[in-house]
Amino acid sequence: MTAITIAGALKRFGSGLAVNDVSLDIAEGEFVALLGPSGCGKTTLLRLIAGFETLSGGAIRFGGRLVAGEGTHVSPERRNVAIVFQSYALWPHMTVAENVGYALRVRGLGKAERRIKIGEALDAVELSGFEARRPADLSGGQRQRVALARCLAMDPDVILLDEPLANLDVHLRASMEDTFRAFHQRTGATMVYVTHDQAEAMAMADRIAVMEKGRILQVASPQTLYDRPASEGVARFVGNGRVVDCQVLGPAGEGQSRVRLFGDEAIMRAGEGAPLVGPARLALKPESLAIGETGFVARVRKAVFKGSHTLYEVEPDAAPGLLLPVPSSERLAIGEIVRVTVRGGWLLPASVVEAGYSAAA
Ligand SMILES: Nc1ncnc2c1ncn2[C@@H]1O[C@H](COP(=O)(O)OP(=O)(O)OP(=O)(O)O)[C@@H](O)[C@H]1O
Repeated sequence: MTAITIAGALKRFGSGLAVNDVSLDIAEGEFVALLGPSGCGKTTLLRLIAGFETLSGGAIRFGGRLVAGEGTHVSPERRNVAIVFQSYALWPHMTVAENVGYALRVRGLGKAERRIKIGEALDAVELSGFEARRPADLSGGQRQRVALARCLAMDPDVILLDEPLANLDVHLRASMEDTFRAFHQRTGATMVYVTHDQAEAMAMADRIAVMEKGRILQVASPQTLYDRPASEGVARFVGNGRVVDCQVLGPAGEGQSRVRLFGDEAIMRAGEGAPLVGPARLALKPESLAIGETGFVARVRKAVFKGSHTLYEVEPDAAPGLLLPVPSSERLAIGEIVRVTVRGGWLLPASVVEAGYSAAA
């Protein structure tokens, strides 16, 4: 277990910057997810932490020990990191026990000691009794759990996971999320988890670093990212959010403002730095909107049945062309005129537009 400190990390490929001035402090035993769209630089950042790539600038420390930057590059084998890939990378000709114990054998551990460590690791991922099976006789989820056990058996300081659930179906993903959470609680390992799936990141991570174009936009707990995004990019990326124009009319008590939105007035949550009066940007989640008796006037343009509810897209009369998602259990017709109540919209800070933002939760 070790803390990881990334200070001003840069990675250049030719003329492009895959990682652009990233600073991130990961505490000992913390589970941090790197979340962002394809090509935002999350895998490159993970590879820099592992030591598979060399830094073009900045520094990376493991618990105060410099491992990269300032003329130093400690090789991956000497960083004591374990990596779990989406492709499992198990040896097909070896049994589960041999796969888990392979690195221990290479390290020179005796048979008895190996057996104990293999047993403990398989127990941690609930695969006791599977020692003699071969990878071909396991499901995708079980194979991924063998890969986890293999990295656990090595007693790594840091566990890096690169989209480990990408190859699994939806049901397996959910149960593997439980496995990862339990694994983290049990081992207390420092874990860095790369994903483009926000539900996955939300379900597991202590904190999420949202990345875009090589930069970190915001680092915060899942709850904070969802409820109080620091920028438009995060507000849009997390939780199917929309960002719209509004007018702030004035304060309405602690942390709240009265706002004019689509010709109607409503109370919104306002964070530090949100405009106290005048034009502002408002972040809305589908859950912030409801069909009601009061609110702005809109027309139903689209309906998608979701089982427990229908997700409608409505077009405010005051903002032609804009479509907003509104969940409702009512049956509404396309073209119907409705009123939409807004609850819990979030006024974005005025100073932070898309410049990139980094802060602890
Ligand atoms: N070895 C390389 N040589 C040149 N360019 C690279 C290399 N590796 C990554 N890049 C570029 O760096 C940028 C970031 O890539 P990276 O793989 O880190 O993104 P990502 O967020 O992990 O995306 P994905 O989810 O698709 O894997 C991309 O523009 C990519 O094309």
